[in-house]
Amino acid sequence: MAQRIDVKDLNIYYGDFLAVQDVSMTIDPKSVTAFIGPSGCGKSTFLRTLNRMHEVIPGARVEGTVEMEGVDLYGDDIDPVAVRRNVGMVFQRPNPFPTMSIRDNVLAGVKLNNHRISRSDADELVESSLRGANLWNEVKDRLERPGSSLSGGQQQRLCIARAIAVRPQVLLMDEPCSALDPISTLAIEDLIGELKQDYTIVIVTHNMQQAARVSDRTAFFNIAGTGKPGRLIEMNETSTIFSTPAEQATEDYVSGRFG
Ligand SMILES: Nc1ncnc2c1ncn2[C@@H]1O[C@H](COP(=O)(O)OP(=O)(O)OP(=O)(O)O)[C@@H](O)[C@H]1O
Repeated sequence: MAQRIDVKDLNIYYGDFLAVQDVSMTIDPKSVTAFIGPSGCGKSTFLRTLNRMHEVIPGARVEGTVEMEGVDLYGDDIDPVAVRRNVGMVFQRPNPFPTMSIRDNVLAGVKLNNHRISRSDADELVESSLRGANLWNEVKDRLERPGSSLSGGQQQRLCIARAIAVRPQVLLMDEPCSALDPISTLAIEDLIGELKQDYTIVIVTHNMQQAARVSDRTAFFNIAGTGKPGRLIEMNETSTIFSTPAEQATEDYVSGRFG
């Protein structure tokens, strides 16, 4: 199910503003890739180009290519909605539909895609998605309760269940633990470790320990100053980035000497 992503010479704009310049990288299938770097260097912006969410902002556009298994996501004949189905996203703040039941939250993406499914298929999908998100045991007896009845960490796992219910190939996570307590954070980190057996996962995190714990490869982005574009400084095995990075700026950032 997982897919390899090849980004080539990507420039990312908001109107005339070049927010991220000249990124090329390869993201391996069935692995976890972490994006780290100081605020404003374009991690989230770059992440959103991987499922064409960037362009929903008026004036936002890209130059260059993002290939998934060799197919350019920005090709003329590519439907952005299909791309977003294939490349799921989990956001910083858990955002289940609050009044919708837990069950319907899991099925929300599937229903949005106009897939008609039988009651028994839906039951199976709800169970497998909630199991996949390590939430089933906690909610199996209250599937009709609203999404808002869950704790923050449970809500985030519900959002992950909703994302995987549409059977994407890639999961993008934009600081998925930043609104969670340490125990819920560990639960999500464990889950990420399990999900990578099936999915290609890309995670933006401000938490260096988290990047070190969950990712196989790490990409460090940096920015030369306000108004300047963010750039990819280096990308390598996570252990290398945290022990013997090639660039001084990376060393300064990961050792906390930044700025
Ligand atoms: N909707 C937008 N319109 C215009 N500029 C934007 C928009 N979103 C982000 N930017 C700009 O793009 C640049 C990169 O922002 P982005 O949020 O991607 O950085 P980031 O590395 O994810 O930051 P943080 O770690 O603080 O979340 C910044 O200069 C930001 O001000």
